[in-house]
This record gives sequence, C-alpha cells and structure tokens, in this order.
Amino acid sequence: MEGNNVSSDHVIAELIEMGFEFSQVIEAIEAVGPSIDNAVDFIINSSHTKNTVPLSRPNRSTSTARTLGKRASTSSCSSGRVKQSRIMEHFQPPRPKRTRIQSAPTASISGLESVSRHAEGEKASSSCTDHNLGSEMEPCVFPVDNLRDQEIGSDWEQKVSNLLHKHFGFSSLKSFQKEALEAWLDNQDSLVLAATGSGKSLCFQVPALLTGKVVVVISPLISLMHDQCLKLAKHGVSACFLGSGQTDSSVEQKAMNGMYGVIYVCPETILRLIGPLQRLAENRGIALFAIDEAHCVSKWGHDFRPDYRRLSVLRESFRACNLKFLKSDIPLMALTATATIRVREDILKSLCMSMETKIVLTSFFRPNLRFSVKHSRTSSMKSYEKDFRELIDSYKTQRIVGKKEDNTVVHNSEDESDYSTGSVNGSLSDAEETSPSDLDNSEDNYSDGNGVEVSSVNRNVVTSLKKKQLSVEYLEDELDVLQSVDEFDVACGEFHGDTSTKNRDLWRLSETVDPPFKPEERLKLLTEPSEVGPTIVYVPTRKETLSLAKFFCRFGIKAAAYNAKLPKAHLRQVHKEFHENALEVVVATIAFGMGIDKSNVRRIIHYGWPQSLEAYYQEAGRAGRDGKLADCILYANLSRAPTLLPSKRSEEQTRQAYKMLSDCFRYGMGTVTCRAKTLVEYFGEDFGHEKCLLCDVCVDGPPELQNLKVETDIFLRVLAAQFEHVRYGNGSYDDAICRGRLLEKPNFRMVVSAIREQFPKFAATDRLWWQGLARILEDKGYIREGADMIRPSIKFPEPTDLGLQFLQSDPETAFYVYPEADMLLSTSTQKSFSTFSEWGKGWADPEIRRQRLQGKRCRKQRRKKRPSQHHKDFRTVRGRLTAKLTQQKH
Ligand SMILES: Nc1ncnc2c1ncn2[C@@H]1O[C@H](COP(=O)(O)OP(=O)(O)OP(=O)(O)O)[C@@H](O)[C@H]1O
Ligand SMILES: [Mg+2]
Repeated sequence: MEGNNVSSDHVIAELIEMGFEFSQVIEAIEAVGPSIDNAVDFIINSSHTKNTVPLSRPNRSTSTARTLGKRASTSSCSSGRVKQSRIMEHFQPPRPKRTRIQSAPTASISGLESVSRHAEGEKASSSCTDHNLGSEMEPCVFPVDNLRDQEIGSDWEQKVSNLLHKHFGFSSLKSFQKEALEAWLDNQDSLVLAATGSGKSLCFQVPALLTGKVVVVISPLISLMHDQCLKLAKHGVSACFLGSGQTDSSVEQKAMNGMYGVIYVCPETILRLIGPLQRLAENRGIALFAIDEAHCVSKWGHDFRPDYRRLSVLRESFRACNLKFLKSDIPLMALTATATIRVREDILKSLCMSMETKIVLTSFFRPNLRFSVKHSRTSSMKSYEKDFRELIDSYKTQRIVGKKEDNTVVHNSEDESDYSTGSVNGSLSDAEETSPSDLDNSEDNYSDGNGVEVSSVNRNVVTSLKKKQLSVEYLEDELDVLQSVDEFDVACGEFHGDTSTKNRDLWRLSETVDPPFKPEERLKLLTEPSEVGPTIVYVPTRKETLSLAKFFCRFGIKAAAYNAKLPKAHLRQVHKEFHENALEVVVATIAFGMGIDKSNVRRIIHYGWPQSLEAYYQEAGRAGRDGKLADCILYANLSRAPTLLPSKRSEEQTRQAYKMLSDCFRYGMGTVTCRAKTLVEYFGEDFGHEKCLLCDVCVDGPPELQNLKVETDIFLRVLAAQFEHVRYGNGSYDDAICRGRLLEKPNFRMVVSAIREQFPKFAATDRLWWQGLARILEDKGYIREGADMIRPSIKFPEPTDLGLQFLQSDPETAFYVYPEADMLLSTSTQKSFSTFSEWGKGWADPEIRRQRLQGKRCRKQRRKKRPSQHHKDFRTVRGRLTAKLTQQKH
C-alpha cells in the first residue's frame, strides 16, 4: 500500500513537472491509476478535464482560450495556379474587436504561444501593445508592409528558437525544417522529403506553437497519432487525435471548438469533418494542413490507401475564393521520408497542391546506417539457428556483462548490508535456456480468451496484460481505418521505382542542406564500440512473427510478436515495452513501426523479402535515429523469389508492383554496387560517391571477375535454337499463335533443361546460377523478358539482336562479368545429381540413378545402426525396451 503511494507520488510529481495542474493530475490518477502515460492520455482526452492541456510551464499565468477570427478577404481564386499569400497575412485580430491596429495574444491558448497578428488591410504601424493579456511574453506585431523584410529575419527565428528550447529542449531548427517553415511563412504549399527520423514532425508542430491557430495533421495510423499526441502533451502542446480509435466522443467536439493546437486525424475521418473544420478556420483559425507519411497518397506509394486520394478536398474546401473569411488558401504541407520521383509527382497532383509548391528535399542518405545482405533459406528452425546465432550471442554477452556489473553492485551493497539491489538482467537464466531442439516439443501456444492464438512469444507481456485490464485501446482496430487491413501487414508494396530524369531540376536537393557524407566521420563510426540495443525483425507472414519470437524467447531474449491480427491490448503492450526498452526484439510484420520515434533501435533485420525498396528503406530507416551506428540487414532467400500477395490492384499497378519486387531482388543479388548508393539512387538522388564505406559491399569488395564467355555462349545458343524452334516462318511466336500453331513458348526451365541435356559439363549447374547469368545478360541487353510483366526471376527469356550478335563474336574474346550473389552461392555449394528433381531426367539418367541408389543404401545402413543407439538410450521407451530384449537374448 505504502509502495503504491510512493509510486503515485512519483507519477504526480512527474505530471506536475510536465505542467499539468494538480487537480487534473489527481483526477486522472484516481481514474486510471499511477501510470504516467494513462494519466496524460486521460487528461488530454478526458471529457472531465476543463482546460484539457497542460500548461507548458507550471507557474505560467494562464489565459483563457480565445478565438482568433479572420475577416472577409478579397483574394480571388485564379484557376490552375493558386494564389498564395504569405502566412502573416493570415494573422488577424481577435474577434469581435475591429480596431485598426491589433495585437494578438502571446500567451497560451491551450498551452500555445502566438505571435501577434495584424488586421487585414491594415497598413504599416509599429505600434505594439498587448491590451488583452497579462502575459509574461513580449507581444510583438509584424507590420504588414514590413513583413517581407522581416520574414526571414532573426526575430522570427528567435521566436521559434525560444519555443523550441522551451517545449522540446532543442537549440535550433535543422536547415530543412527552417526551409519548410519559411515556405509556410510565405504561405506556400510545401512537399518535405526528409529521411526517416530527421524531424519532419517539427515542421508542422511549430506553426501551431507560433500562431496559436490549429494545425490539422492527416496521419495514416491510430498508433502513430496516439504516440505523437502523447509526446506533444509531454512537451506542453495540446493535441488530440480523432477517428475510430478515439473512445471519448467529446474530443471531436472540443477539437472543432478549437481547444487543441494540433489535431491528428486519419483521411477517412477528415472527409466527414470538412464543415466543422471550415467553422474552426473561421473562428480560431487553421494555420496549416499537414499530410504526414504522404507517400500513402500516391497510388504508387507503398501503402497506398484510396481515401488519401480524396484529400484534394482540403484544397477545394479551404480556398480563399470559397471561404470569404480567408485571405488566402490555407497552405498544405506534405511530408514523407520515402518517395520516388513518380510518387512525389503523384502527391502534388492528387492533393491539388499549388504550382508554386516549395520542394524541400534533403538527402535520402542516412550516414549512420550500415546496410548488408545475407543469404538464407528462411522459415525453418535450422535457418533460424544459423541466421540468428550472432544476434543471440550478442544479447547473451550483454547479459553476462550486465550480470557482472550487477554482481559488482551486489558485492558493494553487501558491504553496505543492502541486499535489495543486484537484480540480474534477462528473463531466463542461462540454466533455464532451452536448446532449439526442444522447440518442436513445446506446447506453449495458448488462446488469449478471445479465441486468438497468441502463442507464448512473450509470456510476460501477455500475463501482465491479463493482470492489467487496459481501458483505452489506442491501438484499436487500425482495421477500421485501413480499407482492408487484413492485407495491411502482408500487402504488397505498390510504388514505382521510377528514376526517370524528367523534371530532375525540380527534385534537386535543397541547397541549404549540409552534405551528409563525411568519410572521416563515417569511418569513425566503425571504431566506436557497438551497442547491442533493441532490434526489430521484419518477417513476411503473421505466422512467422509468432514462430520466430518464440524461438528468441527460448534463448532468453525478451522478444514479442507483433502483427495486426494479435489482440490489440497485446499490441499496445508491445509498443509500450519496446519504447521502455523492456523488450529486446520485436518480430513484426510491416504493421509495426511506421513513424515510430525510438531513438536507439540498433538493428532492423528483414528476414525475407520486403515488398519494395521504398518499403525497405522506410522500415530500415527506423534504426539509428540517435545518429549512432545501426545495422540494416536483409536476409535474402535465394530459392524463393518474392511474389505478389493478393490485393486489389489494377493491371498497371500489378505490373509496377512486380517491377518493384524485381528491384528488391536485384538489390539483394547485387555484389558490386554499394548498398547505400543503390538505395539512395533508387529515389532519384545522385549519391555522388562510389562508396558509403560501411556496407558489406564496400567492406568486402566486389567478387572476382569471371570470364563467362562459354556459359553465355551456350545459354544464348540454346535459347536462340529454342526460339527458332517455335517460330513459324519469319513471324514471331505471337504470330504463330495467331495462325493456329500452338507451340509452347520457351521458358527458362526449358532452356536450362536443354543445356543440361546437351552439355554434360553443366549438368549439375544450379538453375539459380543460370538465373543470375540471365539477369546479367538482360542488363546488358542480350536478352529480354518475354512475359508482359517484369518479375524478379526471368520467366520467358527472348534473345535480342544484340544477343544474337554476341553469338557471332570471336570465341577467343573474353566476356568478364561480376557474378551475382546467387551465382556465387550456387558455385560454393555444388549439389550432387541426386538433389535435382526438377529437370525431368530423374531415374532415367544412369548417373542420377547411381547417385540416388547410393544415397539410399547409405540411409539404409544408417537406419540399421539405430537399434544399437536405442539400446544405449535409456531415456526413450524404445531404448529401454530394446535394452530389455537384448538382455533377455543374452
Ligand atoms: N531541430 C531539432 N534538433 C534536435 N532534435 C530534433 C530536431 N527536430 C526533431 N528532432 C528529433 O528528431 C527525432 C525524430 O523526429 P520525428 O519523429 O519528427 O522524425 P520524422 O522525420 O517524422 O521520422 P519518420 O519519417 O520516421 O516519421 C525526434 O526525437 C525529435 O525530437
Ligand atoms: Mg514522422
């Protein structure tokens, strides 16, 4: 009981320190218990709270929230080009006063500070008085005529700087943030493309702090909105989220009445709130519409949602020509970390953004990320063991170190007769660790009571959930939000890796951005001691989240599974524990982590193919937000080319989706080009360097060049012959079909089978090896894919004219190429005949028959030996029986 009081006192102190009022805090703790997060959430969303938000400083004098109206504007709406006035022109006096010179409040409006503003049409005046507020903040008026001179002036920056310092503890804006804010101050639309974790949120949070108007943020996930609201509340900024996840029905009303500075809302909800938002714009004022994770807007975006495309309604509904009280259109700010040129263009078009939209483009390059590709046959326990040995060992070592440190504490405390300290890290002691072979026998799966099999991935998590009934389900059904979330965590990416050069000028890096590549700093990163830290493992299926998390738990790693089908309470708990570093590894589908702001994630592992390089970069980008070295590892499964999962795509989208998968595959197969370079250039940015110096290709160097003249010659010759075979006269294969000669179009397997038959030397060469060669030849233009879609593996190779010319070349001329990863792997693990089943010869071939029979004989002999093993094994029933029988015999 006393302990409880102590923890309540601690929570109360923390909350008051955050700036909440004592009475609010007490009310919240009575309602939700001594949990900071729950109490904050209760306060900001509870209908019981009157003032709804914390004061940004406990002792600040409060001022009553006031509405800041706008008056009729004469701005006209030109078709096509949107006239965009500067944001200062939005600044209006508080209604209903209609004085000639007005100053706006500078003290908090629901915890927000405002800069002063001018009445519409008012001419220059330097008079600066604050009639309304007894605020400690200095009021300030920007005279309209001088605005242009002042807009990038130190005064504006100083104000932002003060706000940053006060609310977030930052010393200054990053250059891209400044650029985005300058655009907003100029009342321009902006498209902000900045790397994951670079601080995009601040670009739309500052306008709310600076103006006292509302910023409406369109965000794709409830969990993301919730995270951001909590964070803002902790920084003394009032925010709320609306949508199906909001359990308090009064929040929407309060938001529309202007009681929150930042409103997060999903696209589906905002579409029904246009009317109330227009009234909000008229009363308190809306400073900005921010569309976060804007790649979701594009039909080529990797998590495209159709309702995003209806967001153009924001432009239409908040145009100055449609709303008389607006002087100019409310600016739009679209933000994303991963958008190819095609996606960017689609965003601009779909949102009807202005022709003068400011593009704030920072480098996609993340200097502290170390990319690498490993090769694996995923999904079996055997590969888990092999692939994750290093990871498990690193956690184990950490625990031993932790244990030693703890022991030191114990010894010290023993001296001081204090035995209460010295707990040992780790959920299972070494003695409790189980070998992977035990896994098969485990019966840890259980139902959570809702008929959902939770598995034992994290017994602690689920047990604690059972104890603690969580009242608010922040991570409620994203299902309501997403059109078909069933597919969300398995859906295929749908973006287009278009690196076309058209409009390159538009997509030049912002000049103010510092070049991120500093070789000496990068090399220094490598010398720093590496931390074990939290890990996210992305797997392609829900099932595998469970099996892999369970595998980690067996080794004493604090791991949990995360996929959209698990109970929401579990998901929420995983989020929470991961953020609090109570979990070491989260094994998740792509449903986990969008916009997750956890600074110390040290490793992002993709165990299986991602759906696109864009999705990969977005997910990998969740590592190392603290700027320290972090690893992004892709386990490429060579034997299983990525495939498309069912989805409602148009034919064109399917085509593009295959193209994206194919790009992914090539990234995994690549052995020559620096990984960071491949990724950055994929987004249309000129990397400008040959090496990132950290990735596996840069560190290991490319493989040896190989002269594949003979192999290429054979491949093209066989292909050409097969192609000739199906030709009809001079016509193409398609002509042949038209003329009624239904011949089988040569496919890749047929070509490889023919090579094996005709060239015994290559009888045992792996099909994957030939696939690798085929991709190289395709890149060189010697063959092309005959199917109507590009796929990761070439299905219907066709020789090109260039390929046929190659056949005429001098046999003595070498043909040097860098082998791809699958080719290297195939040659390093030469298979015997007996393992080949797909090339049709099977038992008919004497050599295969001989090998298989030999294999069979060996297996038989091994089996014969087994009884003697059982004889020795007294742990098994069979062993004991055999022993008994043998004894009797003797
Ligand atoms: N000017 C700044 N100075 C120092 N730190 C900053 C600054 N701006 C933002 N940050 C920090 O950067 C981190 C990442 O911010 P944020 O979540 O906005 O990133 P993001 O760009 O939205 O990432 P994502 O693409 O993953 O959504 C936060 O912890 C934030 O506190
Ligand atoms: Mg973000």
